[in-house]
Amino acid sequence: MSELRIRGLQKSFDGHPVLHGIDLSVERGTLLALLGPSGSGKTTLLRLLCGFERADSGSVEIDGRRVVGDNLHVPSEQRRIGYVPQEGALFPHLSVADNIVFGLPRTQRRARHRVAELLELVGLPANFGTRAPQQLSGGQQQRVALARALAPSPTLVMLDEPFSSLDAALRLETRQAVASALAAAGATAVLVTHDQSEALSLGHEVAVLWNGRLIQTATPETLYRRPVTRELASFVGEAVLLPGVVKQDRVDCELGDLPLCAPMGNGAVDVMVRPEQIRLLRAEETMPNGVASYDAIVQEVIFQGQDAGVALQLQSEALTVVRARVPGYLSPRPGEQVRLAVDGEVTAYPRA
Ligand SMILES: Nc1ncnc2c1ncn2[C@@H]1O[C@H](COP(=O)(O)OP(=O)(O)OP(=O)(O)O)[C@@H](O)[C@H]1O
Repeated sequence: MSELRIRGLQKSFDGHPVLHGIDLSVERGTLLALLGPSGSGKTTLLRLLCGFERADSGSVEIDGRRVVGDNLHVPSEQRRIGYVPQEGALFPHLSVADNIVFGLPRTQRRARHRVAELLELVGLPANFGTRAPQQLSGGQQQRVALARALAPSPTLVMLDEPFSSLDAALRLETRQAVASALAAAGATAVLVTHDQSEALSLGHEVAVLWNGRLIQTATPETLYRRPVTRELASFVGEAVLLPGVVKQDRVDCELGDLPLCAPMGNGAVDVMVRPEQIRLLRAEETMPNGVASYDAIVQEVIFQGQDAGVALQLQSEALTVVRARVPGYLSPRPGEQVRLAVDGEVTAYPRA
């Protein structure tokens, strides 16, 4: 059953449409990542769902109860939504424990065992309850903000770019702690982010907002393998785009005759290959029978430790340059002569 059901949601600011008829359902216990570039309307959608802003038209149901509809705008405090903002926004004059119980009815605020349970859920020691928020790291503060949002057992948890103020190492650790806590609580959650790796790694499903429209809702694997547009392909990862021709479930391009992820009509296309699908072979290596390989010269290598980005010039007539991503320990040197071959299936977009 859907915990969240959005139908035809529209919003304009000063006559300028920001959300164009959003339809979206989130199933119970699912973490949906709402991904989109800056200005695509993510925050506006989140604010409409939380009730901080009024919709122009459309409807929203939370746990089967309509909270937005014709002449209906249920106030935020009656929507049973837990909200985690960008920066924890904990009350500095209250202890961690008092912050966590803040949203509970007065009669339940004394139930300190609930504080210990929630701290454990977000992976923090129970004795943190007596600390002031300033005595915690940014990541720990975000975990407390999640504990506070979960305290009243909300139907839905909304997280608005909750890791954006954290540095890289803390971000990874906090992401995992938050994802585990949400899963352990069985929470239904919407996580707003413009960070594709965050959306792909945390979301059970990812909904992509683009210029105020939801253009794709899919599992992370499907979104990465079969993004619906070329622009989205480049937004959710690196993409190599090459002209090609589709013939019977395969596509012919400068990198060979490749299998398609999904069938499509014959004709001229742009083929999308992910850089990690391009395998490099040293001069002495041979390909298994029947797998085509192509000569190339290494133009540039950007070594990043665990992997490396490699620009390769194909030794074809067009001297096309493609980018591969290889494990760092296999990183070649600029000027090296290599051969390359493509692994796996590819996606293609019809040419207008
Ligand atoms: N209160 C407002 N009044 C006028 N325009 C607004 C208002 N809030 C948002 N907008 C406009 O709506 C569009 C979408 O903004 P929104 O903040 O929802 O995008 P976003 O995807 O969350 O972006 P970011 O990732 O940068 O936060 C932008 O063009 C923004 O300028």
